[in-house]
Amino acid sequence: MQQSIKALSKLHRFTATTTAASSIKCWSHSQPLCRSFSSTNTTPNDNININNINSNNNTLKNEEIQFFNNLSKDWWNPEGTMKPLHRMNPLRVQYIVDSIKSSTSLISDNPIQYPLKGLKMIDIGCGAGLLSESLSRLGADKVIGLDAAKNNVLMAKSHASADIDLKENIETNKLEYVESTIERFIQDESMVESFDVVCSLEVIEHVDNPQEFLKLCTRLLKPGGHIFISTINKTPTSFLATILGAEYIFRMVPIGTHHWSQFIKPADIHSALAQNNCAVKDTQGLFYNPYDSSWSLIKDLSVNYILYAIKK
Ligand SMILES: C[S@@+](CC[C@H](N)C(=O)[O-])C[C@H]1O[C@@H](n2cnc3c(N)ncnc32)[C@H](O)[C@@H]1O
Ligand SMILES: [Mg+2]
Repeated sequence: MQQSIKALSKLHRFTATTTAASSIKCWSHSQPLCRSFSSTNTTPNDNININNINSNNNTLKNEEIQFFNNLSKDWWNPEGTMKPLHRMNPLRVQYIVDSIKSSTSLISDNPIQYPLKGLKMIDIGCGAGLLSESLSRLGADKVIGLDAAKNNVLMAKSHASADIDLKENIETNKLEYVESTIERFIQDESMVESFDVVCSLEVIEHVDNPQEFLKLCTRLLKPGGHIFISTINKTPTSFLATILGAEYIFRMVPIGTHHWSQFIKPADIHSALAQNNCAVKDTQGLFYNPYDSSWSLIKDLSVNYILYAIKK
C-alpha cells in the first residue's frame, strides 16, 4: 500500500516540464507575457522542410525538430501543450539566478530587478522563448535563444516583439533568436568561449548524441562560465511519471513527447561535463505537487532534475 502511494506520488512528479509558481512571482513574469500576446495567426504551423538544416548536424534528430515545430502555435498558451514548461519556468529561473549569485561576485552588486545585468547568456533549444524572455527581462546584457525548429524561432521573435518591455531588447539585439543547430552556430568562431552562461533546459533528452551536444555546449562557455542543464532521469519511475502518467493517463503533454531510451542519468551528464573541463556544483530534483500545481526543488533525482556546473 505504502509503495503504491509512493509510486502515485512519484507519478505526479512528472514531466521534465512544469510548474513552479506563486511563491516566486518576481521571476515569473507570467502576467506581462499573457497580457500582451495572442497566439493566433502569428506563424504558420505547417510542416516545414528541414532538409536545409540537416547537413553536418550530428546532434539533431529530425523527427524531434518536426515534432516541436508543430507545437509552436500553442507554445505561449499557459494552459496548452506547454503548460508544464510555463509552470516550471519561475522555479528554474530562480535556480539559475541563485546559483550564479552563490558562486560569483560578478552580479552581486546588480539592482534587485536586474540580477543578470552584465551577463552574456545563451539558451540552447529555446523553443518559443519561455526561458530566454525571462533572462532578458532580468537584465542580461545579451540573450541568444537558439533553436533548430523554424516555427519556434518565428514564434519566439513574434511573441517578444509584441511585448512592450521586450520589443526594445529585440530591436537592440539584447535579445536575439537564431534558427540553427548548435553545430552550425559554433562554426562562428567568435561565439566559442564567449558566453558567461549556457542554459539548455529540457532539450538533451531530445537530441542525438548527448555527449557531443554537451561538448558543444561547453565550448561556448568562457572559462569560469556557468552551465545549466535540466532533463529527465532514466529510471522506472521516470517512465511511469513522464510517459505513462503525463502522456497516456493524464494527457498533460502530447503522446510521443518523450522516449525513455533517450532519458539520461545524472552521472552520465556529470562525466560528460567533467570530460569537458566543467565541474558540477549542484544537482536538484524537481518535484511536482499536484495539490497546488507547484514545482519545488528536492533531493530525489529519479524523475526530473536540473544541474549546475562551472567551467574551469
Ligand atoms: C521540450 S522543448 C524545451 C524548450 C525550452 N528549452 C524550454 O524549456 O522552455 C525542446 C526544444 O529543443 C529543440 N531542440 C531539440 N533538439 C535540438 C537540437 N539538436 N538543436 C537545437 N534545438 C533542438 C526543439 O526544437 C524544442 O524547441
Ligand atoms: Mg522533455
